[in-house]
Amino acid sequence: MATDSWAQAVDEQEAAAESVNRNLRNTSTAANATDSSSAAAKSEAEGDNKAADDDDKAAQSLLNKLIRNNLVNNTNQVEVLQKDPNSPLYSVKSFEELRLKPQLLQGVYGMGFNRPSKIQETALPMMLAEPPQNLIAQSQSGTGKTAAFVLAMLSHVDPNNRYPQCLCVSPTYELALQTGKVIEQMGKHYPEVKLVYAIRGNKLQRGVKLQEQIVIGTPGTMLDWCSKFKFIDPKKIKVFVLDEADVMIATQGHQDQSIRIQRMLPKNCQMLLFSATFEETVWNFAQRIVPDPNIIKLKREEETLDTIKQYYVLCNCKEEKFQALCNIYGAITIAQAMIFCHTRKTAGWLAGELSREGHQVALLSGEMQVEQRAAVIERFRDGKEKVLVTTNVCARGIDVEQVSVVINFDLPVDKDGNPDNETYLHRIGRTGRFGKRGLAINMVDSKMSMNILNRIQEHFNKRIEKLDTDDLDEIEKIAC
Ligand SMILES: Nc1ncnc2c1ncn2[C@@H]1O[C@H](COP(=O)(O)OP(=O)(O)OP(=O)(O)O)[C@@H](O)[C@H]1O
Repeated sequence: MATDSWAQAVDEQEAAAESVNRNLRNTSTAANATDSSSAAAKSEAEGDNKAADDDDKAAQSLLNKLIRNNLVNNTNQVEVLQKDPNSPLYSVKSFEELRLKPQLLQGVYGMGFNRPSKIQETALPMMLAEPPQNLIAQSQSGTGKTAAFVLAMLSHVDPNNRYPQCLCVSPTYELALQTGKVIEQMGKHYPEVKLVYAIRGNKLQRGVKLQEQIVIGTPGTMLDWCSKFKFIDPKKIKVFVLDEADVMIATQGHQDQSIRIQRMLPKNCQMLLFSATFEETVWNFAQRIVPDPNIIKLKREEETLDTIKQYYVLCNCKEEKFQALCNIYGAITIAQAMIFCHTRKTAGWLAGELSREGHQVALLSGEMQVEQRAAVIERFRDGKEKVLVTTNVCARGIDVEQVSVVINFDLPVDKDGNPDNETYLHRIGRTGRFGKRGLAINMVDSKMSMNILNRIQEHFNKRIEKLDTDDLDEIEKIAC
């Protein structure tokens, strides 16, 4: 089914690859300061003055209450949005009507899902049809793509067969772990189906034949497990999922590995490609490598979510940007925030400054060991730090419900200095997950960055409002 056309398309694409390869892996980030910045904030909080401790607890309790209220409001909002035909969360069907196995229905409801989102409602019947059909699907960030392909994999496996039947490839270690958790939660009432992680550090004994039906991992390890170590018999794979598919096929290293895996799969293996963004050339390439695909594609103006309000702030230098950030923090309650910087140097500097202001800050860097990166995200997810300063390493896929604000301390640009629209969309999509309201604030510090912002506005045909951060009343008004 897929093998030859993929190989041919790869050859044809070589010339175009340069332009497609948009520095999506240019996460040359990192910092040395993670622990020191968290520690500084912590030591302040752990002061020996009991009165201060009590104040902290009171403040924390108030914050928790505010966060809870926000969540309650959000539940109502999701219900409203699921009845609005213009919302990406809209659905006419129930999960029952999607003909899921009872064990999976239990899993879905156990996760607190009441109704499918639009992408789930549309994609699942295509993915579960017989004979299996290929699919290339685009849907906005935070609209439940993961649950959609996880349900497809769990529906397709035969639990009586103790060997891998579904492979799911994610671009990063952290995302593979996150998706694995969704598989575990969704499959909680289907214990016969087992999952294994093909990620760095998970060392298996040579000669082992895997018994787990689903393998989730990163492309390099997955390839090794299929070809070098032969833990997986690729000929028995029924479903091959590429999450963040555009980055998987636009980034040379990932592309090579994904193609080599794909070439080993049987011709009738179902291919499922998902992402929130598909740049035009990548989209064309995807269509050439996936035979007879069903296609779910967004119009450009549908790509941004109305639930994420977008603003920009005018500044002259990084110190002014930092001051604007402090003003924002002084005016509104921010459950958790993610702040994106262009370089790890700026990220390290900013984390230090924020930490000196008393914020609990985590710093995530592309240079850190993957296990360390996953641990930082886990701490942030658990609310141990309220601010995550990072570079593009964290722009995609990471799902942390409490992120109410995303700050682009530096706007995303590609290696030629042009706006990186895809990364912009993924970054701001870290907030406003599944119907939540979110704020995205862009710091503009030069004519050049104003030009970048304008081009981003034009690209998405979406107005980004100006915000005066010296005016506290104005900031308060934009609070979610
Ligand atoms: N039907 C549903 N009802 C309620 N919540 C849902 C539903 N489907 C998914 N969610 C929740 O919505 C959040 C976002 O889902 P998910 O991470 O799958 O989005 P995504 O489309 O893959 O996003 P991204 O493009 O950023 O990777 C998750 O916390 C998930 O648990």
